[in-house]
Amino acid sequence: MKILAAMSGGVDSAVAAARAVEAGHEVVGVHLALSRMPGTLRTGSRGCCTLEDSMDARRVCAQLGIPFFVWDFSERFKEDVVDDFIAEYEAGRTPNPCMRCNEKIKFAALLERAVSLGFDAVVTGHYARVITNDDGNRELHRAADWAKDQSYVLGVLTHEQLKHAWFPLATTPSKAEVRAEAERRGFSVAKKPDSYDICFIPEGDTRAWLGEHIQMRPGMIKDTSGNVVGEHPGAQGFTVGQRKGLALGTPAPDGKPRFVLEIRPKTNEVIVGSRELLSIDEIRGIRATWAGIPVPEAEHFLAQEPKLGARSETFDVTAQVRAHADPVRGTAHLEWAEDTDAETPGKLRVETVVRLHDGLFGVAPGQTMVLYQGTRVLGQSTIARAYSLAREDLDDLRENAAV
Ligand SMILES: Nc1ncnc2c1ncn2[C@@H]1O[C@H](COP(=O)(O)OP(=O)(O)OP(=O)(O)O)[C@@H](O)[C@H]1O
Repeated sequence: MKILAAMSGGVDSAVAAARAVEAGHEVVGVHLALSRMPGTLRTGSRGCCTLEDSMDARRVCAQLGIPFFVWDFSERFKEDVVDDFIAEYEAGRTPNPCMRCNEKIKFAALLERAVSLGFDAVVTGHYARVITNDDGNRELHRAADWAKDQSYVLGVLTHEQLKHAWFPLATTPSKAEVRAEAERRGFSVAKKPDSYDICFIPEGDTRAWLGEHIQMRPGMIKDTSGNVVGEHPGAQGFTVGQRKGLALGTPAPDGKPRFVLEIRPKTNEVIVGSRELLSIDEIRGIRATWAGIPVPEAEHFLAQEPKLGARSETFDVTAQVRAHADPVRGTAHLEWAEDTDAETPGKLRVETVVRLHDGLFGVAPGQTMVLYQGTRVLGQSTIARAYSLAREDLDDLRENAAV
């Protein structure tokens, strides 16, 4: 096969590319230049956008004896990942830029170009398994090493994309083995540290970075009864569930610590309350994508005419709401609901509704909910709302808090 190896300059993609070469494929290495200012990013450190990374990738390809190219995707990365990240925070949500990058850059822009150039598959150093089931369909599964498993950030991949994705590290028992293999192969990147969470944020200080990119305005911090309990330098710098950095002068009347419950960009307010008020047991996701063939319950439902309130049969899932969060068990269904983001009233959208068996704390709108059955990824959706059915009056309290 003709394989394009996506080379970050890190140890994982180096070993993944080496395995593709060893398996006898015709491999070409490509490093994506994602930053418009590569020289300014984490020099001497580790991201996926530095000049140093591109040099490391080049060296590995030279050692493997394969061609190497740098493709400049910085414009698309800025538009599809960085600008979206800023817009989501501006709207008071908490996005996952790595998923967005997988969706728009690595398995869209890169994959499309690779396929149009005649490549059969793109190889990356992600830890996740793609298997072909008995019906000949592709399925995405968790990696053998659950500690390194990256199936969550790949939850955005569609069946078509999975047909062209190859993750050679899928079955490697541990990252330590990958490093040992890199050492044996003589790769200079064998001991290179793992990448940071968000490659375009130097030093990893998201709040400071947002402060430079969003016009922050000071505003009020309120409790759920609408009382002003403090001031903030800009609502968009906060995340639901956050406790640190609130700088509330006086303690709460009940003496309990207060957490961010909600961010209201329109009124520039941050609503705070006790930890119990962060507990949720139902999540509604929008803009779902399905990794492969969806469950029969979803497939049957999606084939029917849209009707407000119509629901699919339920199906058992485990839901994961953050890259490093534990998956939690629940029951899911799809539902036609009013699209509250639409400009024209009455527009409908499909929502993925998950009722959790044990509940969760501090789930923010904008986060991605990936649904699994066992080790298999079913698909993902963006969290629009997360709430407690057992505490239905909370929404009313929050509404009143703005008055
Ligand atoms: N700038 C880039 N150019 C090409 N491919 C990339 C780039 N950044 C990431 N990738 C691909 O996506 C995979 C996962 O990226 P991630 O940022 O999660 O790095 P990682 O798990 O630390 O892997 P690595 O050790 O290869 O950097 C990489 O293994 C690589 O195949």
